Amino acid sequence: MNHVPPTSDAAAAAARIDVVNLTARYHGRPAVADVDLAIEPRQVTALIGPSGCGKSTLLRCMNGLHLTVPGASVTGQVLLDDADIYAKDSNPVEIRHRVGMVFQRPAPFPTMSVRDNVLAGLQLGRRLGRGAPHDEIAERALTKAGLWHEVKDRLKAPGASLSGGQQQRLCIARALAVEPEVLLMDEPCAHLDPISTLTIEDLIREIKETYTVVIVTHNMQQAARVADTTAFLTMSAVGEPGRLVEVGPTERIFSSPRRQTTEDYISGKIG
Ligand SMILES: Nc1ncnc2c1ncn2[C@@H]1O[C@H](COP(=O)(O)OP(=O)(O)OP(=O)(O)O)[C@@H](O)[C@H]1O
Repeated sequence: MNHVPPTSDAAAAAARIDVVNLTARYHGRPAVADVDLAIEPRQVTALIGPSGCGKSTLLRCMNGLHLTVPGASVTGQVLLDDADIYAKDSNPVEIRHRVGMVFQRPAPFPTMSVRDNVLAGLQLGRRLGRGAPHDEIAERALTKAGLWHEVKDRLKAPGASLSGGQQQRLCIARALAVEPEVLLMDEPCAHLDPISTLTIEDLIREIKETYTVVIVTHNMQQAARVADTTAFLTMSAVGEPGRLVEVGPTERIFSSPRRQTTEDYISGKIG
């Protein structure tokens, strides 16, 4: 068991997300439509479905990142603990602090040190005052990401000197250093070897004790291993928007799906 330094006073509680009648578009064309989905706190929710059904778009809608894409728009609501992140008075920077994100390709700043990579999100958000306990914050985030013991003697080494799996855990540490309430993960193991993948999956199971986690994955075994709840999306034809077909406890979705399209997808007949 890792020694986790005590959390700071600012440590946040896991939040819930309610996606309500959400349609996300690129240049007016819906990529994912009419989605209603409840994301429960301290659970892992997996988004699965064939390529192009809008999983990543839906994920990016959950912290407003979708609107940073040129030509993108959204209708409907994403309620973060009951407050709509798309309301006029909502603060996008604050939302992205509360709802962090980890991407497919581990992307630490290559020449920046391991330690400074962890602190980068805080520095960008100007949340790190001069008096802040930088080393303690870095240690706490690296410990939560299961990386502290591997890097504690290499904190000044460049981020690029770590292995791919370590770099992805460094990115998770960077996301956790901001003390988010929700962590969105877009195929976080897509470019990792099987051992690094299992390490990240162990980590996901640990962090869900504190955070709300949403993961996009193409790997159904991975969804079955880590997710409490699984949501299946698909589109009726290429070019049509993705829609939510079925959501439920992961075991039920995989053992007795209620919709034929879900069964066809998980049995490999489509997708
Ligand atoms: N930046 C963009 N500009 C225009 N269209 C986009 C953009 N990103 C995604 N799309 C379109 O939106 C639809 C959904 O894409 P998205 O990447 O969300 O699907 P996905 O299910 O995550 O796919 P994959 O599993 O292949 O990653 C697709 O038709 C895609 O072409």
